[in-house]
Amino acid sequence: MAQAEIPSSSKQLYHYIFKELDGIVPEREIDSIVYLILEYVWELNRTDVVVDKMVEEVGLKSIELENIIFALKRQEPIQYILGRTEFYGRTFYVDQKALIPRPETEELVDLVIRECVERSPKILDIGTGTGCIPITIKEEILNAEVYGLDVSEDCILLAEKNAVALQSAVIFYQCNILNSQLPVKDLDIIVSNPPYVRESEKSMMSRNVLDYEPHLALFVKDDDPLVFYRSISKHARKNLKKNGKLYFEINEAFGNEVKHLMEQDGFKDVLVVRDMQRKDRIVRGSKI
Ligand SMILES: C[S@@+](CC[C@H](N)C(=O)[O-])C[C@H]1O[C@@H](n2cnc3c(N)ncnc32)[C@H](O)[C@@H]1O
Repeated sequence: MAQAEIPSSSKQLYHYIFKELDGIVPEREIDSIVYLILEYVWELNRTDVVVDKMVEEVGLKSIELENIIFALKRQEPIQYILGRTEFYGRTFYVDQKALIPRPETEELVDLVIRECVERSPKILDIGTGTGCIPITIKEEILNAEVYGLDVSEDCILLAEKNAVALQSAVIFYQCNILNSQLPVKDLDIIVSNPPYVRESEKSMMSRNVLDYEPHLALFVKDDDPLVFYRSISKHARKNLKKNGKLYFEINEAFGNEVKHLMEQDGFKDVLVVRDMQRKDRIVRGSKI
């Protein structure tokens, strides 16, 4: 990519990058990825492009643009390349040690926020990754006391970095949920998006997920796909207050199984909720 090729009109720059990405990223994502790049490299937004703002010193940033396009060609997710992503209206740091937060998880968080009626609720997120769930809840629910835990030390460091950047007073613990007690008790709400993709589903997944996202965050064994749900449901039964709520994000194939498991563990009003794609995605219930 020769420097002279890069135009300094933002409209032409948009079309230039669009063309470079054609055939590299899925067609429906090109527009949003071009804008993420324009924002990151030249701080240009959609309005700047509409009014065709001129870009100064465009050539100086050409190496940066070249590196981004090169990484996209290797199928690296744009969020890891830029080191950040948006979740529920806030910007979070991301890196390859943690799962990239998904829109389905925004729906999970939104349900927790909408249904929360307690004053000063005490809330724990299990398998926190970037910390996107507890930090968002802390910022959206007045006076909430919020905790997050993860088995991965790298995730805890990243979540703490996000909490500092967003000035959010969430406390994080490193803990293996499958063999430890919960570090906090008497909770009003437990929320979790645990690993839930079966190993056998790998063949249906794209390279940018398989090659770059942490398998620790994604996969469970085919012979025990609900291992995290069983364990977390038991912890929840023990550590939630009466009428406290448990919220799970789930594999769309296991809505009824997770509902049944929670009912057997003594949860009432257990509900399977569909996501915007009309797939079973959330199960929630209250402790009797
Ligand atoms: C699907 S990711 C969810 C990340 C984040 N909460 C989100 O929604 O974007 C699952 C998380 O569970 C963590 N995890 C995996 N095994 C765990 C275990 N045994 N105990 C605690 N956390 C675990 C992973 O490190 C990962 O961050």
